Amino acid sequence: MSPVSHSEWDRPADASSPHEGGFRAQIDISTTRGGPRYGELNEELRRLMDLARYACPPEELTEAMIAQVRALNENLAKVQVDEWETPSGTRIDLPSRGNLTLPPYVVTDGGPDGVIADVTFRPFHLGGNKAAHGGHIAVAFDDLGGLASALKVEGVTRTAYLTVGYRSLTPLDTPLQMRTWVETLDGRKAFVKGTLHDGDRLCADVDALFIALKPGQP
Ligand SMILES: CCCCCCCC/C=C\CCCCCCCC(=O)SCCNC(=O)CCNC(=O)[C@H](O)C(C)(C)COP(=O)(O)OP(=O)(O)OC[C@H]1O[C@@H](n2cnc3c(N)ncnc32)[C@H](O)[C@@H]1OP(=O)(O)O
Repeated sequence: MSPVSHSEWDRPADASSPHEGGFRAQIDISTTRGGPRYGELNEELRRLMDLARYACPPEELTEAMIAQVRALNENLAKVQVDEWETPSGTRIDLPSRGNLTLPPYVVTDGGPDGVIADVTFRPFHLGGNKAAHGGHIAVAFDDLGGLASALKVEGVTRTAYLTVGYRSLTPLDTPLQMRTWVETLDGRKAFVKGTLHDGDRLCADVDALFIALKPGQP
């Protein structure tokens, strides 16, 4: 598999790639939006989620922290932009393209033949008994399956269905290997398969259908 060619995706809006409604014929990518420390901000926010998930604060500390988080939120409220302008989801130099809401992954190989990524479910992705929540595993498959289909069809795709098999427990705080690839491409339909491994052990697999969007499709 050849490494992902970023230049193929980095196209501004023009007549053949209109930025209208919810449709983007090409996805704008960036390595600069949000500045050089945006990734560090994301990482601190993930740490906040990790710590908050397992915290049991006394009342006076809860009060102090509400004020602190309110102050943080007020700063974030001052710098709101729309979904097409935010660095989140477009910063290809950062884990999960800078999208804080996704389980952090790093793509190590990707192209029309498929995607390989190291995924780490964080402590805040807890489902129970030290294992990752199944919904978060599905989110990772959705995004990396979406990436594999996008690289195959060279355009935006949308999930039609996604079926996850949970084969064994998925550990937290452990770099895991996720693979996704288009098994069959039939017109606009990209049938995707994928696996999630902890070393040699299969944790989960996926069977999904992604549909390539038509120009102008919302
Ligand atoms: C380091 C790398 C750098 C590279 C940079 C890359 C940039 C990043 C790129 C990428 C990564 C991003 C990744 C994100 C991924 C996340 C994706 C999501 O979560 S999407 C949100 C959830 N999904 C929805 O909300 C869909 C809701 N549903 C719909 O919108 C429609 O139903 C849709 C689009 C799925 C299909 O609708 P229609 O009108 O376009 O098409 P119709 O004609 O209905 O279906 C087309 C064909 O598909 C079949 N089909 C449709 N749905 C099906 C289903 N559920 N099961 C089976 N077949 C289905 C139909 O039977 C038809 O088949 P016949 O052509 O007739 O053979």
